[in-house]
Amino acid sequence: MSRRAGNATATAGPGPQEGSPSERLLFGGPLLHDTGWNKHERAYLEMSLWAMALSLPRLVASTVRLAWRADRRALWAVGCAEVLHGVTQAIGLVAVNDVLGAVLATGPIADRLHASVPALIWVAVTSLVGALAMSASTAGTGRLEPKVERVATEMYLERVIRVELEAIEDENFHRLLDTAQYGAAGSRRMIRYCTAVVGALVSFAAAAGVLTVLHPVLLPLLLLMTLPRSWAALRNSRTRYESFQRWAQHARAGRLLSQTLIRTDPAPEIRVHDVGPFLLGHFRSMSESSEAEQTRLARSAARTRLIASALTGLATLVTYLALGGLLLTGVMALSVAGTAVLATRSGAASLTTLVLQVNSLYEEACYVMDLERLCVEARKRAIPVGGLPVPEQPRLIRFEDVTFSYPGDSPDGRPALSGVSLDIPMGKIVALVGENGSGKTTLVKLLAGLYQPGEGTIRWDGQDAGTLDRAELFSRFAMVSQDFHRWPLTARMNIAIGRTDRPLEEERVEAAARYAGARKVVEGMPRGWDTLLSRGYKGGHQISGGQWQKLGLARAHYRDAQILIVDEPTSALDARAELEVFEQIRQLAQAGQTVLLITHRLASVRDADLIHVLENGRLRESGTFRELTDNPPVGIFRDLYEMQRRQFTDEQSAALPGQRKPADAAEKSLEL
Ligand SMILES: Nc1ncnc2c1ncn2[C@@H]1O[C@H](COP(=O)(O)OP(=O)(O)OP(=O)(O)O)[C@@H](O)[C@H]1O
Repeated sequence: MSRRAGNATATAGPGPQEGSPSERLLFGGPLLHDTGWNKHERAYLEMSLWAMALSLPRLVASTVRLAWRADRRALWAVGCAEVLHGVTQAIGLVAVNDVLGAVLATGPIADRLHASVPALIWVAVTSLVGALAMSASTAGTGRLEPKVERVATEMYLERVIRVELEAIEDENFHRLLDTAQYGAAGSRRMIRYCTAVVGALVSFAAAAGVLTVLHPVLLPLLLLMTLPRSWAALRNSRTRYESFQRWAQHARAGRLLSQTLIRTDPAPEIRVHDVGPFLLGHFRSMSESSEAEQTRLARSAARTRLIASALTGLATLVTYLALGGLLLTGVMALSVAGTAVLATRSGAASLTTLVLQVNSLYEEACYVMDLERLCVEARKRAIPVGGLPVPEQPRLIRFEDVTFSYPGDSPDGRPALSGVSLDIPMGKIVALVGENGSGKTTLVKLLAGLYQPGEGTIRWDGQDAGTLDRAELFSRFAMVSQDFHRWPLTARMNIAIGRTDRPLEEERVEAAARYAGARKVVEGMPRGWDTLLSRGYKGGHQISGGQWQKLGLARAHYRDAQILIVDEPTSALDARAELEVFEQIRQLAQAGQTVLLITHRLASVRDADLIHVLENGRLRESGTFRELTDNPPVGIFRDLYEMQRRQFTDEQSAALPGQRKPADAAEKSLEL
């Protein structure tokens, strides 16, 4: 199959189970979700109408609680206004009945009109009060809705930031995150629907009360009229929600493609490699798959509505025939029949509104359920709060037979770390070296408490790290990882974000920048410290990878933590900057700071107090630079080091006659 964009849409797609060609080519398989996030989700979709009706009050109650938290005054205002509106409708109907009674009575027309005036005044007053109540409700709802959405969004984000890293990386949890984010907007809309439901309920109760008084048979007939529409609306919303669940990841992948095309960081590659038309073609192809699903939903909804309309017509006919029968048999007077027609029309209208609103409420409730489910799941997977205090000035961190596997299957079935036992003495430079994928980053993530060992123990002065207060543990670390975050914020914040639990201190920001050699970088920016480091925003500025790395180092320094983890700190730095960084690391250690250094430049670990060498997730060698290179004479470290050294000396000997030998700086770097 050609992989050009043009063919992305032309290829006839197989069924959704196999995934479209775009899904298979770009994402390795179908993105449609079949089995449900867990059994609860499935159970919810398979709920009977009755069970669903029973669950609705609980969901409404949770939204009302949210509204109460968001703005209780607005909630009161909306509730009272809706009830008042319903009451005015009921009184209005009774007043209309009186007007008809007076007008259709016997006697001169002037007298009859005169007799109807008080009731007419009631009709006018109730209409006016009803209109005022409606506008008060609209104003209150408008105030309440955004606040409810904000409270729900905060609830969502609060839970998310407290879960274990492992949960964030888990595909199933991520899918729940995807769908639950609609719960906040769902809560907002639920407020509107709740309000409408209260209004429709009171209006319906008014009409139903009047109808029951006029004749008891009219009420069941009214209910019969609205039954088909309720069924149709409910069926359609369930189908829509089920489809939403199935297509959530597909939709995210489609958004990913379109977003990639407008982001600044991939923009150069998209242009030079001409990836744009390719991605656009697959975006179109993925969109066409979801459009086909939308068409299927629309067809199914149209069919259901058609059946419902036919049944409603039939029920309406039965109702009016019954009314005619009552009139013909003299059971009901003409004036009463007039009111009955009005009450039936008004009752049917409010019942239809009620059903539609309850249905919309149900649909939104499904999304709010996702949010609730996320909260439950996030609570289960939250980082534990509390624990034993971390030793104030620990002397030794020890890994005892630590094994760790990432969730899911690893391709070769081996853990990322197996049976690792090693020491990290405090106040020293400890280097972790090893080939790509040997487990160095995993080890420091375990050390920092981001993951928990599957087997074995990490001990701080003998104390099991699993029992220690995690928040306190995190506070002991500063980290410059390979993929440290480039915050799309100002230069100042990019450093100060290293320590947000204290007020920002300009002098410390300056000092951290000086330390990491980032002062010159900032001076060269158009607005200095206030320069926004994100292209695409007003005044946004772009800096180079090495300049970012200096800011990252400054951030870690600003954090001022007991243990500094530097994972490939100099990969993007020039030779001079690299030398400076290693010199600073050395100074830090002299000042008593613990530095955990991960690097592939083996000459740079010459000064480390202890070097641990990892291979395939196992600890293979430990010792000082001298011990590892001299004794034993053959080892992994020595081999790797020799390989790098040879490469360097080969480069030297390859220099052209008369040309200077490679930069002094590079030589020094090797000597470090
Ligand atoms: N988040 C993750 N989820 C699943 N597997 C992972 C994850 N991170 C790393 N791995 C796997 O764990 C193993 C060790 O990875 P790790 O990143 O610790 O190696 P490393 O020594 O730091 O490598 P490098 O020198 O390339 O940075 C690798 O096989 C990798 O594929």
